[in-house]
Amino acid sequence: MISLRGLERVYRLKGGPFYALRNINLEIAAGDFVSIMGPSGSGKSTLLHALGLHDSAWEGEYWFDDAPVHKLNQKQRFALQKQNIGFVFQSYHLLDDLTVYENLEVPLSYRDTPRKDRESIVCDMLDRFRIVGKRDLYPSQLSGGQQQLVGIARALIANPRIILADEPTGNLHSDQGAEIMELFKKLNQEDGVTIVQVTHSNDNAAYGSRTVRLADGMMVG
Ligand SMILES: Nc1ncnc2c1ncn2[C@@H]1O[C@H](COP(=O)(O)OP(=O)(O)OP(=O)(O)O)[C@@H](O)[C@H]1O
Repeated sequence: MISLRGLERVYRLKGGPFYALRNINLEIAAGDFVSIMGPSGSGKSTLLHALGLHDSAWEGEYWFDDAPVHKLNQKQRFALQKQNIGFVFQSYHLLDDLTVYENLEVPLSYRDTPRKDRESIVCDMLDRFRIVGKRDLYPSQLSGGQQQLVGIARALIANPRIILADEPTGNLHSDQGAEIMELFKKLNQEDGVTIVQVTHSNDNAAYGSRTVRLADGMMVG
């Protein structure tokens, strides 16, 4: 599904180039559940942002299915992203001036889901995450954990083929966290959704099928 060949992310700093990612060669097959681990500053989030096409300032080759992403323009990359990728990023905030309901509707409008179908899909999701009572509240009226749940619901709502998650259980209580990991496992095993998560937690990594380890921007295992 994804193939990175010699991917590099270089920051040109006064003191010389800094390689946040260096010569990354990574294959992610459809149906994989990959955990990215490594010390702070090793390039995990940088890799996830490159995979998610949030960042395009990398060099090297990135293939998505048969598409050479490295040759696509920004508009084509955005189209690829919205058709395929769901994000659960801690720093990827909910839209503050939209309600929970409206936040969940956004990815459906991106995917051109007919307006008449959206309400039942959003309501199903609210139900599944047990946040029906919060549907008309704004993000600022939710706890951190509840915001995280809405963020995850939003990532899942448009049935992405791949989910990219940065510390997906970071703001959650351990039982809520386990619930989210179980949900990821189910999506992966039953629905074939490909998952790539960044995590510091061995417990979370154990839900995945393999681990990619980074150190100083390089893959070390
Ligand atoms: N705009 C920037 N300019 C210079 N260096 C940067 C910039 N953004 C990130 N970096 C560097 O890239 C490296 C990788 O950062 P990244 O956020 O990917 O690490 P990480 O492994 O996700 O860390 P953490 O576990 O702490 O979140 C870090 O050393 C960071 O300082």
